[in-house]
Amino acid sequence: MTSEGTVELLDATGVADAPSDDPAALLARWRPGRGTWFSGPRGGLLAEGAVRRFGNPDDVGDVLDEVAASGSGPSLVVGALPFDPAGPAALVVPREVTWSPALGRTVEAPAAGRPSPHWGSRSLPEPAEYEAMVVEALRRMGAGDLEKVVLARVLDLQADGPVDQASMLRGLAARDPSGYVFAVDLADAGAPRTLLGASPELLISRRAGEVIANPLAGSAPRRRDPADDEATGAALLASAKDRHEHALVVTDVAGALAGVCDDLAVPAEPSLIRTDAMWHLSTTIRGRSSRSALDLARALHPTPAVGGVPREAAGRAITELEPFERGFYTGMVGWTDSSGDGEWVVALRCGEVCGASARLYAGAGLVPASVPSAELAETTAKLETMLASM
Ligand SMILES: C=C(O[C@@H]1C=C(C(=O)O)C=C[C@H]1O)C(=O)O
Repeated sequence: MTSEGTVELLDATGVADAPSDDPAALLARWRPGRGTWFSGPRGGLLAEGAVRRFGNPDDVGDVLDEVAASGSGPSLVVGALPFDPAGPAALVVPREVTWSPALGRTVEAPAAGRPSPHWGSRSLPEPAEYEAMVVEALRRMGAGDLEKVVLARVLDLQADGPVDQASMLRGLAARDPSGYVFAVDLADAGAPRTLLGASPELLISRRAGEVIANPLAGSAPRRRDPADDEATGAALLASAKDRHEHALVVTDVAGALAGVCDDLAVPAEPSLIRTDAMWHLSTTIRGRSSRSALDLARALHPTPAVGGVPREAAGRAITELEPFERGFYTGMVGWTDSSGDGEWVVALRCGEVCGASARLYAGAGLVPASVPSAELAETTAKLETMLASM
C-alpha cells in the first residue's frame, strides 16, 4: 500500500481503507509543505494534501460536518494549537490519511546527526540570563505569588543551506521510538515551515470513550554510564523537589478531568520514564468520557507541566520573563475525528524549521527548591533531542 507510486484505496470518506503495514516506508513519504506526520506508541498517521485549512479550533465540529456533507475529505482534523489558547491554530482536513502501526524500532537513523560547526547559533536569552530569569522566578515564589512556573529558552540555528527536514524526522523517530514524533505543516505562504519534534508527553488520548492522560514533570538528564544512568533515575524517583513539582501537575490534570470524565483512576505514586536524552516522573491517568479528545485537551491546556501554579501568576511570569514568543512550543499537536476520538500531545522537544533556519525550544519547571544552574543544564539536555537529529 505504501510503496512509492502506489495509489491508496480510499473509502467514501476519503480515508485510506487499509492501514500501512510498513510504517518506516510511510514515514519516508513525508515531505515538507506536503503534509503532516504524527505517531506514537499506539500508532500514527500520515496526512497529505489539504481539503480545508483553518485557524480557529472552535470551528472543528462545523468544518467536519461540512466536509462530511460534501464528501470531499476524511472526517479528521490534524494540526497544532499554540501555547496561547487565544492564538491562531494550524488545523487542516487533509485530502488523504494513511494510518500506521507504531514505528517501534523500524526506522534507521540517517547518517547526519549534529548541526555543522559552521552553522550560526544563538541562545535566547544567553545562558547566564536564563539563570537570572530562574532567580527572578524564585524571588516571586519567595514573595508568595507563585508555586511553580515553567521557563524556557530558545536556540536559533542558521544553516549554510536548507535544513533536511525529512532526515530530521527520521532521526527523531529512530532515536525516540516510543515517543510522539511529529512534523506539522505550518502552511506558510512562503517556504514550507514545519513544527518538528519528538515529545514524550501525552496530553490526552480518547479512543471509543477510553481516555488516557500522561502528565510528566520532574526531570533529570540521562547519563552515558549505565550504572550512573540507573542511579540518576532512582534519585529522580526519590527526589522530594521533583515529586512536589510532579504532584502539582497531576493534581491540576486530575482535577480538570474529574469534571468531564467517569471512572477516573489516578495512581498515587509517579513512575519513571526515559527518552533518549531525559528521565521523567510520569503518571498515567485513565477514565472514560463522552467529550471529544480536542475538547478534553483544551480543557486541560496549559497544564502546569508547561505553565505553572497558580495559572495566572505563572502566565504573567512567562510573558514578562521569556524574551520570545512560544508560538506552538508547549501548545499541542495531534488529531481528532468526527466520533470525538483523537490524540493530542504536548509540543515539546521540538522546533520550527524553515529553509536554512531552525528555532529550537526547551524549558524547565521551577519550584522553590530549584537551583538555577541545574535548571539551565536541564534545558540544555532537553535541546539534545532535536540537536542530535539535525
Ligand atoms: C517544558 C518542557 O518539558 C516539560 C517540563 C518538565 C520538567 O520541568 O520536569 C518535564 C516534562 C515536560 O512536561 C520542555 O521539554 O521544554
